Amino acid sequence: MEANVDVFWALSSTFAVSSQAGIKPNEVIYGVLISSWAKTSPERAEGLLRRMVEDHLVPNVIACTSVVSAWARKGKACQARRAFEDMRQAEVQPNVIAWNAVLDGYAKAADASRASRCLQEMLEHKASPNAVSFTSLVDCQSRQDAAAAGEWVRRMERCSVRPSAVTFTALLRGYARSGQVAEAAATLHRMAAKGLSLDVVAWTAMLGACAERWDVALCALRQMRQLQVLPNQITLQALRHAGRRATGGEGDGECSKAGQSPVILVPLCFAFSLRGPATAWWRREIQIQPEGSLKETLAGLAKTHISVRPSPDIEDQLILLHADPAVLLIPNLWRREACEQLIAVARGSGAMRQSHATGVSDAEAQALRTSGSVVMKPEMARRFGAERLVRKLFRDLAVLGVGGPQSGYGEFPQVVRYEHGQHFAEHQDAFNWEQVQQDGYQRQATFLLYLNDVEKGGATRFPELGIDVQPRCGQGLLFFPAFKDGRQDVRTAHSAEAAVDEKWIAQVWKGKNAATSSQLVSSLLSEHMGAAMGNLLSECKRLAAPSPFAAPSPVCLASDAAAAGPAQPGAAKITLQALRHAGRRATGGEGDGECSKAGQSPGKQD
Ligand SMILES: O=C(O)CCC(=O)C(=O)O
Ligand SMILES: [Fe+2]
Repeated sequence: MEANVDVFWALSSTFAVSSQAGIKPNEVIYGVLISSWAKTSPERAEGLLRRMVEDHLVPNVIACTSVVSAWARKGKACQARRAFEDMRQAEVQPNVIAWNAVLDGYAKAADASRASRCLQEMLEHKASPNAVSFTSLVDCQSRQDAAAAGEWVRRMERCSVRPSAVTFTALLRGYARSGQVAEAAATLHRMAAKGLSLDVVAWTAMLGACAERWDVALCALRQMRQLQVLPNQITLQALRHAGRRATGGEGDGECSKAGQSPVILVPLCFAFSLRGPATAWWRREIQIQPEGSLKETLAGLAKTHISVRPSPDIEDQLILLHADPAVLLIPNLWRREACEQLIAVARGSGAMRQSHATGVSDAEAQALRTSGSVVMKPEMARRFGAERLVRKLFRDLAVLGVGGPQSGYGEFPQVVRYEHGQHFAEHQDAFNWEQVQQDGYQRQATFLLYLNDVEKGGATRFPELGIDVQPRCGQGLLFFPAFKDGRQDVRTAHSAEAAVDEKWIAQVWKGKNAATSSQLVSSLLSEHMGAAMGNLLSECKRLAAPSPFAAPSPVCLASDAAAAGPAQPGAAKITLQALRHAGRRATGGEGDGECSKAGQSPGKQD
């Protein structure tokens, strides 16, 4: 710092002396002096710039931009704009930093309409506005009109500029100012979905939106606690404010008179897991996307796709990214160490191969899906000591209640690695109808577990739904690629965007057909004998029971038809035979060869 000051004074003196002696300073000396003056005095910096032009020297973009920024920093938006126009007149092409400086000037002067126009101009001039440009506009706009700021965030995304946590937090503050709780909650969700960390600043902004909603504030606190985010002074202020409104008091005195001081409630919230009405509010207000609630979505899902009955603990944590079709996010499902272990197993297995893709030739697959994967079949899992981790993946499906509490397991899990540039182009996870008829099997649920944090690239994108999920270590994603009757739900088309940073996922498909049950039996027998026997029995009962659907649709799956009984007795018989067969094995009946045959689902393992 001292050295810089010395250089500055040395240069200033040289400048003064050489000017007096009639020696013209060159561009470099002008450049350094302009940039230095710009830090304290825009007037002097601009004076020097003019003098430079008078000396027939051409200022460069850095010198001009530092003058524009100098005015903007002082909140003198008009002067910044004028300096910017002078720059253009001098035929110096402004770069994005210069544009941002003008925009920042308007933002500092709280002139949202000029700031918006400026960004619009940037777009028109193809000046490539970046995250800084959009964020400073969103920040300024959100102080006056949070809805308009929200629109700019969407526009930002459409321009393929990724909003950062700062952008979203600015928007959150806007919703907080206007008391728009639901919008603030939806913004928090989008942040989580994009893998941005929800820090204390974001949560405090959320709490700021709860001035009229003490109940929601309490639930927010609970979520903070779950995510281990510690409140700070400002968080407590926001809470105190919400609490005062809640108790109808104006000041602290009133509040404590009402005996409900939020300051006391805060530690209480952290001490107890809040349930009851507050949680219900949280679910309604926070776990909700604008289109509908989690409960409604799950009820609808059971009718149209598959029954999903998460355990109460997990249900509290589910984030609904999209209601119809349902896309659910489960933050913090796995601990980092477990994710790292699974990566290490896959990496060390030496069994990673070019990933396959369903329904296309190998050559086509190579273009469609360029990642590498390893399918964790039981023997493979055993060989690499990954049985516990693979069981954990299956258990996640059970905890999430995919297919109902007693529905058994899915296909063999895969661990997938995307190296720089690798992708999985847009595709359906469900099979096309022809194949479903041929195999009698359809995928009903896709469960993805992100095994590492990915900063750049690699998002799971649902173009039809406008959703991008940025991988975060330990986060689960669940969606449902086929309708109950076996048709693909084409709205769930998705892609893995080209990776920039290395990306690792684990993935399990849960499907449905007669043979799936035998596959289920096989995995139960080989790996999960004890606890799984109960599942097996109820699976038998389920298959023997009449179909819950009075009129199966014409494209109904074999297993639905089988379950329907007399219509297709053969299919049901095969399934039950498979179960019986497996049961014999379980009780020490038959040999390995037969059993592993039963374990081969016609469902693909790729
Ligand atoms: O890697 C992803 O984000 C998506 C993977 C996927 O779509 C799949 O494996 O079917
Ligand atoms: Fe997929």
